[in-house]
Amino acid sequence: MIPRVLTVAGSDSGGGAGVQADLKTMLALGVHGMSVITAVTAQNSLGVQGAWELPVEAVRAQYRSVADDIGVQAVKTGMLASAELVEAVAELISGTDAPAVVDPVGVSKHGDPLLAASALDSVRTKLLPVATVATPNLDEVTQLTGVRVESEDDLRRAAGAVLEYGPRWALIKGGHLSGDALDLLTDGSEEHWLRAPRHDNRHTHGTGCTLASAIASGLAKGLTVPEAVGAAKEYVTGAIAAGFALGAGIGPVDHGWRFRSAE
Ligand SMILES: Nc1ncnc2c1ncn2[C@@H]1O[C@H](COP(=O)(O)OP(=O)(O)O)[C@@H](O)[C@H]1O
Ligand SMILES: Cc1ncc(COP(=O)(O)O)c(N)n1
Repeated sequence: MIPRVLTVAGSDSGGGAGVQADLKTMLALGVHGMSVITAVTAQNSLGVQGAWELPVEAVRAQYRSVADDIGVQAVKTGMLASAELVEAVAELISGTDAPAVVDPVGVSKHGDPLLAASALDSVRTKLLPVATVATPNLDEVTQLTGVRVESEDDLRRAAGAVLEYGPRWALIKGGHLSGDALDLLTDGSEEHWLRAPRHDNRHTHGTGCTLASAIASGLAKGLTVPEAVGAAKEYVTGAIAAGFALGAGIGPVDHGWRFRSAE
């Protein structure tokens, strides 16, 4: 049976990030994508113009509908908006055996908040402990742990600080540093450095969502965490290289780059 992957995230009306990026990634990687929507954003290439959370009850009901009938081989979480939603989602994840990729989304590429400041503590103490892989970017790492990352050595310190909250693996994304796009994956004993050439392309809307969904897709197919992260890094790097202009601001990565290169 086709592997089934569930994203628990916010909707991006512009189609480049959030649930829309997740489902496109899942299609491109050959798994069946499903969604639990936590919030709806009015969003485009220029920023986030509005955001509305769903009631916790609606989030729980979507999750139960999918888990009880269709079944889930891996979960990915993205925008969770509030402490209440973070805690509800952490509880749902702790009740499943499926691996969970937690992207602790804090702000959009334009700096618009996607998580209330009052929810940070719930992310640290409730959500990170149930994660198989946590994938913070550099701003999220600083917000969650206080560690500032300016060099490759700092990536190791940041990963150690994230692991203290209990995820099995930490993937610290160095995408916002200069030089190569270097990420560090570690479980505290193994270290895997993932290096890709930096593409000088401003159309990077959706990179983090795409990477986390690609990891979840790999895990659902039965890959190990290092294998899934390696394959996901290759997919997101190609998607960034092919990112394209849409609207007047930051365009999306190209989730369909592999289909297009095969045309
Ligand atoms: N310009 C770029 N060229 C190549 N890879 C990049 C670039 N920007 C980010 N990445 C990679 O994209 C992935 C997502 O990272 P990042 O953009 O930091 O996440 P987020 O969207 O959460 O801020 C990481 O693997 C990172 O190294
Ligand atoms: C609904 C939603 N979720 C997440 C992001 C983060 O996007 P990115 O992947 O570019 O960090 C976003 N802009 N909107």
